[in-house]
Amino acid sequence: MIGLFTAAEIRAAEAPLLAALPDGALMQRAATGLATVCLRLLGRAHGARATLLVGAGGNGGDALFAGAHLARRGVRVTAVLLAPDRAHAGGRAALVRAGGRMVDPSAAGAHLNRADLVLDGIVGIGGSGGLRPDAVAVVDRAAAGPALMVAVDVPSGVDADTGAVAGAAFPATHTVTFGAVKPGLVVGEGRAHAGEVHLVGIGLEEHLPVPGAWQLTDADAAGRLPLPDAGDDKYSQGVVGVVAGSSTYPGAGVLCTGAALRTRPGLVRYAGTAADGVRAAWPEAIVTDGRPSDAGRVQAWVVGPGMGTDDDARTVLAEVLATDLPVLADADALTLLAREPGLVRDRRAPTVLTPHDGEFARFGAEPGPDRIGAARRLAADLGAVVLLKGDATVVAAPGGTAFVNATGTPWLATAGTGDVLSGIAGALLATGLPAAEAAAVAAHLHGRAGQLAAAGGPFVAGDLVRHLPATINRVRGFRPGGLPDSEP
Ligand SMILES: NC(=O)C1=CN([C@@H]2O[C@H](COP(=O)(O)OP(=O)(O)OC[C@H]3O[C@@H](n4cnc5c(N)ncnc54)[C@H](O)[C@@H]3O)[C@@H](O)[C@H]2O)[C@@H](O)CC1
Ligand SMILES: Nc1ncnc2c1ncn2[C@@H]1O[C@H](COP(=O)(O)OP(=O)(O)O)[C@@H](O)[C@H]1O
Ligand SMILES: [K+]
Repeated sequence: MIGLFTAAEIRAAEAPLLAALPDGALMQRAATGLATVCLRLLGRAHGARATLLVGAGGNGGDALFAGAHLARRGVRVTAVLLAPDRAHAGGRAALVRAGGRMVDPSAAGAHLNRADLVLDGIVGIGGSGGLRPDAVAVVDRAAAGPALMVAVDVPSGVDADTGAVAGAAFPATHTVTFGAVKPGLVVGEGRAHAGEVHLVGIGLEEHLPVPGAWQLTDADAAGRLPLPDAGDDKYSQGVVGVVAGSSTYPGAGVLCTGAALRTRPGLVRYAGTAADGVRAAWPEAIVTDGRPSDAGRVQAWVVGPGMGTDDDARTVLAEVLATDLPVLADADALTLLAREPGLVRDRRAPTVLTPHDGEFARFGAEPGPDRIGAARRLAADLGAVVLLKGDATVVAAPGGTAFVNATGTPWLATAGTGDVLSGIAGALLATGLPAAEAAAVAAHLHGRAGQLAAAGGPFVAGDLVRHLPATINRVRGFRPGGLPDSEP
């Protein structure tokens, strides 16, 4: 798993190293790694042009020292000093020694128009709030030019802990981050601003605490998927019960049942008023048009997609929640639970709630820009795992542990894909995985299935179900590592 660390955790981990190492050694490690990634991205040194945007703190120091490395390799480097009297003195001297130049923001335009690479060293983990107006003008100019946009540690203007952007932030195509991945690079608005994330080690590893948030890799997901063995029968790795769809909306029942079957094809039982549609689509499922209690024994329930919000739906939901089994509640079940949250709070067995933003807001507050924080608050309030859907889906457990999903594609924004996610997660819950892990692995597989399906062009939710077996195979075979690379 890839740990996600807050700025405070990183600063605390840096402290013993800063005390033990010679002055500036940590910054040299960061700058050397940064320059290495920049050269790789540029693909050449001689003839290339780099413009550094340099702020007042250590982040600008990184950019200046990296710029000196690039200049020594033959890159034409110009630093734009946004706070000329406070820019890192050692970094400025190093850049000048290496043959780089320094200019005022008023002269930045001509350089930014011709740059192959722009390095954002305006502000790092010491930042607060969005870009200041003087920086906005320079960053807009850079973004309008042809350069690769590379953020140093964190795109300036992005909150490293939450991914919130208050105002404007540097739109990076790549972010070279030091010591550990920050949550703000992979969630919320920060995710889109960070582009591809490159992690450069600076020796913090042994000083970092156990993180409160994680990203799963393919290997992590694969390790949590059970393989049937010789001793198994159709019951032994978890039977899923599905209550979804209705006579008016059979599709949700069909998609959810199909996704559960395609994830863990032991046995799926369906109970509900879309029984005819489900039976026709999935002869493998055991189907009743009666109540959940008529369905037979299961190890986990999925309840909610397309089932309606009338009195009958409420009765069925309460019946499922009254069991001592893990329950995943989605869609219409969330609408009902927002009215009666006691139904979840009173449970002892695990519950997973899978809201999109609109469903989340029905519980009392919009998710807002801090999506991990929002999911954690609702999870703690209800005593349930909350999976908050989005381009980076967040899973939070009531105790605070969180996962940020690393897979997916905007092509998933199509009707019915949420029903598929519910089916996948239900199948994983039935295998006995801890609820937060089941939700996180489900989001990972769902996103990978979307990526695989999108390779063939636009797809619909049913295509996602069809891609699940190949997705599971691919996840098992993929090399570990959700992030593209890691510099020594
Ligand atoms: N401590 C260390 O030795 C190391 C620090 N490193 C780098 O140093 C950074 C942290 O350095 P600092 O603590 O000096 O902090 P920063 O360089 O992140 O920012 C601090 C400065 O930026 C100003 N500022 C805050 N918000 C701003 C905004 N929105 N717009 C413009 N200016 C803003 C502050 O007034 C302050 O002067 C890291 O992100 C990393 O890039 C790395 O070199 C690794 C080692
Ligand atoms: N822009 C996006 N990028 C990546 N994934 C997305 C995006 N928009 C939506 N998704 C994913 O698509 C799914 C949509 O689920 P949901 O809103 O419940 O749809 P439905 O109710 O139609 O099934 C979620 O898993 C969500 O994370
Ligand atoms: K930065």
